[in-house]
Amino acid sequence: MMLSAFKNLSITSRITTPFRSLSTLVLAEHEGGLIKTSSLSAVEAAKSLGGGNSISLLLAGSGRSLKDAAEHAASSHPSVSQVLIADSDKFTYPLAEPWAKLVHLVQQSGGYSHIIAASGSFGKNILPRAAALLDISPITDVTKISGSNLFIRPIYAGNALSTVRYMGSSPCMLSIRATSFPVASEPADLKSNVSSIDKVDLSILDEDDSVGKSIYVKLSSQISERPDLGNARIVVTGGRGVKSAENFKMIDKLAEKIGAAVGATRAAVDAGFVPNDLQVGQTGKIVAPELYMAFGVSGAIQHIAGMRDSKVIVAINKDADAPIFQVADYGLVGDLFDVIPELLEKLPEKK
Ligand SMILES: Cc1cc2nc3c(=O)[nH]c(=O)nc-3n(C[C@H](O)[C@H](O)[C@H](O)COP(=O)(O)OP(=O)(O)OC[C@H]3O[C@@H](n4cnc5c(N)ncnc54)[C@H](O)[C@@H]3O)c2cc1C
Repeated sequence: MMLSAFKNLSITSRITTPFRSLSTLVLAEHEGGLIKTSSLSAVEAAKSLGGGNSISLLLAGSGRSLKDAAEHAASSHPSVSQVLIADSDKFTYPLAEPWAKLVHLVQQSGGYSHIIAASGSFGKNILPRAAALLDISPITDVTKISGSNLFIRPIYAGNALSTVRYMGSSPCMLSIRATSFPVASEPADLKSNVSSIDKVDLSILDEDDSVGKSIYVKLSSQISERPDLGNARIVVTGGRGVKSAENFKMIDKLAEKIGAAVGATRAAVDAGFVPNDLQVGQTGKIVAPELYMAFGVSGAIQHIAGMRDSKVIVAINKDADAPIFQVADYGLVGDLFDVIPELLEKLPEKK
């Protein structure tokens, strides 16, 4: 769809009722002109709120990447009925202040019953501020949706699950764990028609001087050809037992060989073996790959909280009593400095 086909729509005039039965606004993150998989997981979550849910994706940004992302969004998932775009220099970077005002503006005019974002740094940054503006209390880290106001979320670092019934006023705002709402297959292939792309009328925001009190400084990210840690099918994690940044190269090599993403414990990050964007756990990334391999990881609850939903967990630790073995499907009591070289030698080269 060409951008010229976008309708310049004033949302305020489009919707008169403050609340529709079931309608969801998904806050979507995009990069390089593509909607992130975690935002498509948020659409999956919206879908499970119930039948008849009309799902709108809200994108913000500016320039070519927003246009490309909007086109991608329009055909990204069969359940998306509308793509809303906020095109302004204010949204060149995903800062919480303008985004929260945008969510407030779109909600006021759209009267959505639910607002959903994935529980990554994007959603965690925006939702609390938007919730405060809307005077509601968000429900965070939802892993299961049992009804339009009934949600399951982990508590005590994932050691218990709590069922929460939302009794507050609308909208019901949720952050969801992307790993709990996997995107079925290639959603783009499933969608034959494209959704409408409508522009948000930002004239009110343009007059708002309070937008823009924070400034974007820089993005530091690792450029890597490896799969993204949050979505990888295989994750190879090293803990403090790896002992040094130099030794961590073995973990890198193994990951390279089997096409895996690299993860780390907080102890390994704090010791400076790897950067903190590799941290898995309660205060790091939540992962649920098909295979999770942990080397020299003790299995502290804060670490387990980030990987316990992995389909198959393999642990290698020289301490037979290490708690990681309690969650492992396969455990090997051994020295990682013997096991990894052996694996590197015996595993076939990646095709
Ligand atoms: C509020 C809070 C939040 C936290 N968030 C996180 C989080 O998000 N993620 C996280 O990971 N942690 C988190 N932590 C820290 C967590 O409590 C643990 O300290 C950390 O996970 C331990 O990391 P580790 O397993 O690498 O190190 P250790 O607990 O020191 O374990 C190292 C393991 O390596 C084994 N080992 C040593 N040498 C070898 C060898 N040669 N071969 C094989 N095995 C060997 C040892 O037997 C040991 O079991 C958090 C803590 C707090 C208080």
